[in-house]
Amino acid sequence: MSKNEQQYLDLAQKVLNEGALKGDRTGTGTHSLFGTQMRFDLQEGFPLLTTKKVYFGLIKSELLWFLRGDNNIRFLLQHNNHIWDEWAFKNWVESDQYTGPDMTNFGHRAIEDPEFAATYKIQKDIFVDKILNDDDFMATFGYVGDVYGKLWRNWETTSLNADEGTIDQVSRLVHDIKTTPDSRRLILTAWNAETTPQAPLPSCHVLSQFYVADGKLSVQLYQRSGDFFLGVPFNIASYSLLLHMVAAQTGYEVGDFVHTIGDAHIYNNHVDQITEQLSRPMHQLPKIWLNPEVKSLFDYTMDDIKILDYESEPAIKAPVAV
Ligand SMILES: Nc1nc(=O)c2c([nH]1)NC[C@@H]1CN(c3ccc(C(=O)N[C@@H](CCC(=O)O)C(=O)O)cc3)CN21
Ligand SMILES: O=c1ccn([C@H]2C[C@H](O)[C@@H](COP(=O)(O)O)O2)c(=O)[nH]1
Repeated sequence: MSKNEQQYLDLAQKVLNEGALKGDRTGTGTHSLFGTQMRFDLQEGFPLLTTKKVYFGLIKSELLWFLRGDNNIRFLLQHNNHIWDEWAFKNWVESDQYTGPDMTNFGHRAIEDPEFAATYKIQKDIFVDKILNDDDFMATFGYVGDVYGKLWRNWETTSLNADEGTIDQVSRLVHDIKTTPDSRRLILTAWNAETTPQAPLPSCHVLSQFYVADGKLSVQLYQRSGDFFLGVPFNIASYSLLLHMVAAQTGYEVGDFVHTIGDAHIYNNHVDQITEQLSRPMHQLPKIWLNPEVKSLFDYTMDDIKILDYESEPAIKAPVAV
């Protein structure tokens, strides 16, 4: 039995039992708890959940996308990763250039109305095709704003570092971990008070802090909002992978991933799915392999990262709240 996975299941049960019934931006409704924490000891195994299948390829390509400093979904689409489509799609259908059928409130309508779902799918496919093949269209509508990748690698500045024009927080972080491992300032922030609130979806994993002790590197994430069934399993695996990669590049063993969530919620239309998940047996956690030949955090490709011995229960489908 995995202590790491048990923490996720216990907290899911607690959100269901004790969570407040709370409305939310998407109009779906949630069970919500405020201020939760899980601690994953990465020496125990890689915390990719086994009580449902979690698609590690999507997690890898999303993290490589962040590390490129990219905030345009074309890279994700090139890797057949569609988890950010809806938020870029909004850029297009809410713009003057969109002349197709009305897409107001497409997230809900696609769940509730099969006829609309078919119309939506056609428009979504057109959108994906144009992002992949039309450079101007991609530059205008493919972005997801001042979030993650952009802020991690290319934080725009006016007065500070005027020569550079941008700040590369990730390179600084790796440098600081190597040169001042005892530092209490090993921070990566993805919230720019000026620009992030205008993004199609303002960053959810807002701030992380790295920490070195006893030859091990740990990280704590503050996530302001956590979709416990769909998003959180991705976030756990993503930060655990980031920690493995940064540890490999700075010469440390991996320690703990501490996951603090502000509003931890289960959407009303995920209750059956998570209840099903809670009834399932666990498998042993998998292991992660990183290509030891890679000499920079920014040089990893999809093939340099592999999950080994991943056995899981089958996937469980659920609609994403837009
Ligand atoms: N409501 C909501 N929840 C999220 O978790 C979330 C957002 N919105 N918006 C931005 C990103 C996108 N993320 C997502 C979006 C979708 C899935 C999802 O549907 N996962 C499915 C597999 C999807 C597939 O195969 O393409 C899963 O079963 O895990 C996961 C994370 C995390 N974020
Ligand atoms: O990495 C992520 C990104 C998003 N989410 C979830 C959390 C919420 O359910 C929505 C965002 O909606 P807000 O109204 O902006 O909080 O997306 C996640 O869990 N993980």
